[in-house]
Amino acid sequence: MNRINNNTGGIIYLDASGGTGKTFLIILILAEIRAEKHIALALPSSGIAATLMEGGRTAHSALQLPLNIAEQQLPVCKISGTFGRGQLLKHAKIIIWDECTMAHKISLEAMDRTLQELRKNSEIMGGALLILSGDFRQTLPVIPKSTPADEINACLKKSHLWPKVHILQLTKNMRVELSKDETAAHFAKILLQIGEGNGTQRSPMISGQAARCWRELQCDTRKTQCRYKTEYLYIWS
Ligand SMILES: Nc1ncnc2c1ncn2[C@@H]1O[C@H](COP(=O)(O)OP(=O)(O)OP(=O)(O)O)[C@@H](O)[C@H]1O
Repeated sequence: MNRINNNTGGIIYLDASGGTGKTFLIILILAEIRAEKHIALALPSSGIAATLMEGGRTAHSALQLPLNIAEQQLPVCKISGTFGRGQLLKHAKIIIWDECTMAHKISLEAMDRTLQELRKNSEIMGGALLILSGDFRQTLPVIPKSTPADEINACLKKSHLWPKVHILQLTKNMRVELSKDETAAHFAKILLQIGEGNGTQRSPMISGQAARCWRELQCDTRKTQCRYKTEYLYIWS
């Protein structure tokens, strides 16, 4: 919240596994900023996630991202600064992109270029604060007829913007904590194991694929984590 109040722009990635309270926290942040009559935009990757947030619109719709974005050299969002959408992006205090792990890295780069142009500011994201949230153990970008390597290459972590991202973590599974249900705890544990590639014997295929993707993506995370180690905020631990 300090960063929001001080108008410090940049990108924050809220790294949190399923059930740790990403959506809960995003809804709180949106409400807090809107209560002060500022503009807070919620742009999740999927329509389902958009229905969970007040005023949520999918990132593709709100940013008018080209459908064939991966085939373009330097794509930008098809938004003019003079009309509604452009004005919103220009004056937004904060932009939140939930389920960001599904997004192609080129979408983030297109958003960066567009915001710099709209806000007439050459800083990252045109000086706006972007909060990415998601879990790389969940869905990665869908690339038609691709190999695991293509998917990893399309991930946000492979973007040239990623080294500038400040990572925060949520670690306590609130869904399990609140339900006090042992089967929910067991299910959450198995999900984490599969996501991290230490899958169960019942799902060797899933765990094999996940293991490759997770190991590859972890290498990048560790580098970034070292950089920001002292700034880490373990909110729930
Ligand atoms: N700080 C909190 N206090 C009370 N309840 C919380 C808190 N954080 C999360 N919850 C509750 O825990 C449950 C899971 O939270 P939420 O749906 O936000 O998690 P998530 O990280 O978005 O999960 P997923 O990745 O599966 O979508 C929800 O019922 C939510 O209301």
